[in-house]
Amino acid sequence: MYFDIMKKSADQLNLTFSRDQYEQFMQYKLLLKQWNEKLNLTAITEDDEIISKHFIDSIQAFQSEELNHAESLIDVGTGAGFPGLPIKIMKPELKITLLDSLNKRLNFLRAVSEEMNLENVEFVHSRAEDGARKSEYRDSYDVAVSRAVANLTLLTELCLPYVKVGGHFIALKGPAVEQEIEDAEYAVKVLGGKIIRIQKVKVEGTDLNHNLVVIRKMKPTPKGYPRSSAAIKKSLISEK
Ligand SMILES: C[S@@+](CC[C@H](N)C(=O)[O-])C[C@H]1O[C@@H](n2cnc3c(N)ncnc32)[C@H](O)[C@@H]1O
Repeated sequence: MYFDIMKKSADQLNLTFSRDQYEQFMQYKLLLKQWNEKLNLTAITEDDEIISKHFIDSIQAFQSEELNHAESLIDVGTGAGFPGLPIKIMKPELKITLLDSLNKRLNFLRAVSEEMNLENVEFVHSRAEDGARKSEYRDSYDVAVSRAVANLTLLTELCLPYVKVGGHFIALKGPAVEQEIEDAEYAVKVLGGKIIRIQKVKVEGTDLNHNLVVIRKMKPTPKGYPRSSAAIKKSLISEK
């Protein structure tokens, strides 16, 4: 019954959308609701909201053309898989890594991925600060994405180190981003990035107006970043 609204969103994004992909989303929704009874995965539990606020919202990342060209992606602070898993369902050939500091959420994601027969999905149980210092993850991805994890200053410190030089970090943000962007500008530069675009996003089936902040990695992130979580807690990167 949600096929038409999802197909409409996919069409708007120039993505193909098959009955099989739809079935994968329906399996995902069912497991999300089942596991949510025991684990705290999401506050969104109504079917139509799972479709719009999780699935359709997540795939809006494809409005950034950089994602269409990517071969590898990391979702930092993926939680119950957003936006990483819906992106993977829409672009199955993408190699993805789902990272979160809570292992019970990764157990859920392993179960969902197995049920949906997804290949080339890696699960990393780590704080983002620690994973980004490991050579197998640092400078390794065409694209990093993240939604609802931190403000843009902190998020860029957590995500940009994972991206290859020339690759992109796409932050999925809410309606009011102007101040956050202004506050983050200095940190983005220090970390080797440049904000190249802010894209307004309308989420089908809702009155939500979101933004994608697209940051290109211009040069390697200096070795000292990301700092330890204790150091980050003391102060965000700022020129003041
Ligand atoms: C509010 S949830 C958002 C989850 C998902 N991205 C979404 O949009 O629904 C934040 C998630 O980020 C994870 N997280 C927060 N800080 C983190 C860090 N420093 N390293 C790794 N994961 C982190 C939390 O465990 C949680 O699963």
